[in-house]
Amino acid sequence: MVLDEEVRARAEAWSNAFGYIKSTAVVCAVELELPDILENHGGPMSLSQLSAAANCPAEPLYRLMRFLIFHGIFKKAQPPSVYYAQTPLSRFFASDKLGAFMLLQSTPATRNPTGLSAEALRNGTPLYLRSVNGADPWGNPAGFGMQVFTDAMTAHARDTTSLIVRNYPAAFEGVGSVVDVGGRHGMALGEFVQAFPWLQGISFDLPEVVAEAPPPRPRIELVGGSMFECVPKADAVILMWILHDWGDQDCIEILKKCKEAIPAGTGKVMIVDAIIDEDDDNDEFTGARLSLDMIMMAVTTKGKERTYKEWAYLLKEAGFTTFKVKNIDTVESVIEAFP
Ligand SMILES: C[S@@+](CC[C@H](N)C(=O)[O-])C[C@H]1O[C@@H](n2cnc3c(N)ncnc32)[C@H](O)[C@@H]1O
Ligand SMILES: O=c1cc(-c2ccc(O)cc2)oc2c(O)c(O)ccc12
Repeated sequence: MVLDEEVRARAEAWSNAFGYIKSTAVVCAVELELPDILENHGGPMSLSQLSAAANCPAEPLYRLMRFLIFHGIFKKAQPPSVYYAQTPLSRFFASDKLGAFMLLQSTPATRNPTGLSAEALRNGTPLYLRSVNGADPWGNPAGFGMQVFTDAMTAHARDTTSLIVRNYPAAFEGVGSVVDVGGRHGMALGEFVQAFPWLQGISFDLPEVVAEAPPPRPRIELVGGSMFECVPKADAVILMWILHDWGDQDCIEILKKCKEAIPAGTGKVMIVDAIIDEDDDNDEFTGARLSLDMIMMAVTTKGKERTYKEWAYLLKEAGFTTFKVKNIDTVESVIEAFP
């Protein structure tokens, strides 16, 4: 190994050893609500202003911000005096964006999963939380409250639906009714019915999840049940971040139930999930998709992110004749499957 290469490799090794610190520090900033505070202030803030607003002493806050500025999360507004400002990146960590999803990543159940360990890789592992207390992880998560999971999924749904509305509105042309399977408290549908005023929606989720939901927005009905038994009928079915939680046989069962719910000639199933292409270095989201695959390995029994070929296999086995893919400039794509 030449010297330069060795220096680079040593620096990279240290970065890997400390890799978790960066996301831990971002979580700390989210918990202190720094992105929200700066956003609501409407401009750069001094250390003492930020310290007062976040109810955090200036000295540790200064060190945290120094670290986060180094990593491009926040920026200094007027160097060399200490004024802090948002960046496009820190805006994504506000509570109405991906901040809540960041908090889910910091829970011990997500951070310290039994599924991503040497023992689990050698021997297989049951779904993490089932192995902990027999609970259903999505309806009754252990180790963190249901609200943390719901908030994280709401943050995710808000971000992804806004991209579908912006980048693929044609998906809803000619669609009068839609059922969002695993729609949790109806956040995604809320955004869709607002964007497409002709749309009626059913948000369908486990009964215990629906029971906790606040009253739905107009033109949305919340229905409890299981997608393995029967899916409410509609012109189109949405499956957003559902199939990656499950193994192939379960996915085929779910897809068959969704196919039964739509009209044979005109209906469609819209899958909003990642498509893995590990050789595509030009796609900014390849790393995030592969990280999501690690999370699926960690917290589910057989869930995984899938390649195009793997999606094609599932859809064929479930009886769909054709499908098409739309890139929406995020981790997931929209895969539309037709009976
Ligand atoms: C990862 S979350 C996805 C939530 C939302 N679609 C999103 O994209 O943010 C998976 C959802 O599937 C729901 N779910 C799990 N098993 C289900 C079942 N058998 N029938 C209906 N929904 C189910 C969970 O309660 C949870 O809300
Ligand atoms: O990012 C996640 C995390 C989970 C998760 C974490 C810890 C648990 O004990 C259970 C679940 O689940 C997720 C999930 O089901 C999903 O579809 C996307 C992301 C995550």
